[in-house]
Amino acid sequence: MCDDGRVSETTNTDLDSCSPPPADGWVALTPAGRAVARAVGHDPAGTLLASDVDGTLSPIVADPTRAAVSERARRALAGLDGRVGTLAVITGRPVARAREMVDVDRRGGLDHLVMLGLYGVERYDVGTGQLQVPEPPAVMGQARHRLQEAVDRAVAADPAMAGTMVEDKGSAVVLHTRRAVEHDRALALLGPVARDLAGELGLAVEEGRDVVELKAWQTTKGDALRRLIAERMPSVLLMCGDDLGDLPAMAVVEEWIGEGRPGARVVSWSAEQPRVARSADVLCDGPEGVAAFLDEISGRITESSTM
Ligand SMILES: O=P(O)(O)OC[C@H]1O[C@H](O[C@H]2O[C@H](CO)[C@@H](O)[C@H](O)[C@H]2O)[C@H](O)[C@@H](O)[C@@H]1O
Repeated sequence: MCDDGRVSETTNTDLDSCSPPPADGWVALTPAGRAVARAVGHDPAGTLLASDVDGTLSPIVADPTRAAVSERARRALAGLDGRVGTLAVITGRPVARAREMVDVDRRGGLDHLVMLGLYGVERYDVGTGQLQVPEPPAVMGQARHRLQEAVDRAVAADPAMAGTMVEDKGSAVVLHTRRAVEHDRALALLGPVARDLAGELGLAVEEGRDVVELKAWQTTKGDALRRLIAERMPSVLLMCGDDLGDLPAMAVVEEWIGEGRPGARVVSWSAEQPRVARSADVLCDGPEGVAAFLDEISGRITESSTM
């Protein structure tokens, strides 16, 4: 594991020489990461804990329609619900899909969860049932149609592209290459096509694990997290994530820690995104490791309340 002496207060620049986190576990890499569980224990009501969904609470699978938050991660989230001041998910998924993935409607236990979808464009408060979902702009129909045409053409010309798909999220459309026969080649060929289309139609681009997303709005997870901070005024701040789309929110936490406040960037480790792991205060072994870390936080709250 990383030597404490080799990490700075907020940035672990030497991660490449470190081992991945322990199987199904987690490791604190920075002073901020090492101090955060105790800080939550001291002030659970002042804690804002936000998490991404895909790759962080939900294991990565080839078909995005089949992804779901793991049983263990859901239990760990529920263990924090109503015990930390703010529990939130901030996801690239639309809230309608995130509600299914986290299973908030059929099962109880997440009654205080705030769900920010499409990188903060959509919002659903489980407690109040309040839902904010803006209408997709008309241009998204054109984006979906043009991207699908490009995928169909590529598949017809090259069987190695077969399996590439377009995910329709209303205010965003996504080029998905994970299921392609040769997914790296599919991303290399169709990624630039998707980016050019975004430029032509005035859409924002979000890059991710085997995906290129075209979004109607520029809003990032950093914007979403800043808004939630302004609303809830926390004293302790944690963001869990695994992908490039989580980096703007991680930057908000880095700034927070840089101002001397308690917090942590909790990264769900994946060899697919080493750049994200480099910003970790706490590095977890995928969604199982994140769940283990959330359990640790819960345990600290219990410990503090019985002292
Ligand atoms: O913000 P997130 O909750 O992490 O959502 C980001 C993207 O997640 C989904 O794609 C990712 O998960 C898929 C299912 O495991 C996987 O097949 C894909 O390769 C991953 O990138 C989702 O499909 C995208 O729309 C989201 O943007």
